[in-house]
Formats: sequence, C-alpha cells, structure tokens
Amino acid sequence: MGENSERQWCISDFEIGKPLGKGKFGRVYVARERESKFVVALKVISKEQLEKYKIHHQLRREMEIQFSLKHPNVLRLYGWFHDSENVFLILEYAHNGELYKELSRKGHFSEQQAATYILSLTKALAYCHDKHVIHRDIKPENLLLDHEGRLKIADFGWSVQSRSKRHTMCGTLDYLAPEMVENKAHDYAVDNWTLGILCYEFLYGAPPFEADSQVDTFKRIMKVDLSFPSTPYVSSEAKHLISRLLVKDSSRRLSLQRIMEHPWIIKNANPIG
Ligand SMILES: Nc1ncnc(NCCc2cnc(NC(=O)Nc3cccc(C(F)(F)F)c3)s2)c1Br
Repeated sequence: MGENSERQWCISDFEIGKPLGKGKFGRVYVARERESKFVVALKVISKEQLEKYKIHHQLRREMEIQFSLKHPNVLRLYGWFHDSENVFLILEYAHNGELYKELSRKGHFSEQQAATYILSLTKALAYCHDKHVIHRDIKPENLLLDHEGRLKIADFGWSVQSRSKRHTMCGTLDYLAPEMVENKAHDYAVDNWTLGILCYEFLYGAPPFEADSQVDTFKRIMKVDLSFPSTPYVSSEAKHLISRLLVKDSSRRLSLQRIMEHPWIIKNANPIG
C-alpha cells in the first residue's frame, strides 16, 4: 500500500471487520482493502471532535511525522482519507494487539521478554530522535505487538518535530545559551526517562511512582522516590539500568546508545525482537 501520494482512498475500498479498540477521539477497526486483500487497521476520527478540541493541526503534524517514519518497531501509517463526518487513518495492523493487555494478563514479563521489548523501543526511539521526532507519550497503551510478537510504537498524536532541528540545520549552536541546548537535551531525554518507567513496569507489573492520587504520584516523580521490591526474578543489572534512566537531571540519563550496550540488555534481549 503506497503513501498518500499514490491514490485517493475511500471507505468503500475497504471491508470493515471487528472493532480493535476504542482510542481517544475514535474507534479502530480491522479492515481489508478489497482489491489487494491487504489487512490494515482503520482509525476513524470524528471531524466534530477535531473541531471541538481544535486539534486538526496536531493530527496533520502526526501524519507528516508518521509518513516520514519507516522502522520495524514503529507502526506504519500507510495513508489517510476523509468523508463528511470522519478522518480515516490507514494503519499497519498489529495482529497481537496492545502490549498492556499482555502485561496485565501475565502480571509481569520475564527479564528476557522485558529486555527484548526495551531494546526494540530503544532502537525505535534512536531512529525517531535521529529524525528529530520525540514521541513524548510512550506508554503501554501506545505499544502494540505484531503477528510475531514484535513491539511497535504507535499513536504519534502527541509527538513533536523537535525545535532543535532548526538550530542544528543552521549550525549556529555556538551562539545558543546553555539552557537552550539543555532544553534540546531535555526534550529528547523525556523518552529516555519513560524507558526507565517502562522497564520497571515490565518487570514489576506496575510503574515505579504509582500512588493513590495524582498529587502523590507527582511528588514521588519529583523526588524520584524509586524503590525495588525484593524479588528473585529481577537481577541487579536490571535495577542498575532503571536507576541510570530515572535520573532527575535529564542530561545525566543513560543515552539510547548506552542502553543498547548495557549488560542487562546484552545478556537478556533477543536482538531480532
Ligand atoms: N491492533 C491494532 N493495530 C493497529 N492499530 C491499532 N490501534 C490504533 C493505533 C494508532 C496508531 N496511530 C494512531 N493515531 C491516532 O490515533 N492519532 C490521533 C487520533 C485522534 C486525534 C489526534 C490528534 F489530533 F490529537 F493528533 C491524533 S492510533 C490496533 Br488496537
């Protein structure tokens, strides 16, 4: 299925199948393109909602971003179309659905499974960051699994093309005040922090700063109030990696490259996960 440049799609080009889930602003269905029999996921977004929340520019930005991303661990956006009521996103179909459902079913993942998912995520984020894209909303709900159980980052509805691209393009970093550069690092490093959160959640079944109220969670995050329940099935290397990501000072978080080289990843991750 080519990009949007190829042909204009319409709803009658597809046979609509079972609903896959109720996402924000709309539902997702399995669908099959009639001619090619190619199976996709079709996200239906109501124009009324887009108008009501004034987010059509955000959707346009997401589509520009997603059209430029082609990576085995990033869910593809093949094209889009609209009719009087809705905008439709033609997405890669992830046959094994949402990762958080597998996590809640299993309780927690093995170190091998967790490390494989973290490695896939790290590779996908390294690719996105190379293209100056910051996802900013990495959470289990936005992680999908394809028919081989391979992780796919989805839903760039909240991602941004980072501002730093303009600076690096004109090569005048020399004149940028430290806080501007720091801001650049800070922006990118939010995804590194999230990798630490996810690594913890994959191994323990719950995120590290969970609390009964939003305020308490906020306090725990700001304090980096991190503790590891003593369990035999989480190695000290795993705890070391998490501790090197959940660092308040964003410039001191382990880089994506160093995550890929971390002993816990090397020892436990399936490299073609
Ligand atoms: N098994 C599956 N296989 C494939 N896909 C599945 N679910 C869809 C995952 C998505 C990928 N991309 C998305 N993008 C948006 O939703 N974007 C969006 C939507 C509304 C408003 C906005 C905005 F206006 F706020 F930006 C942005 S949802 C499932 Br379950």
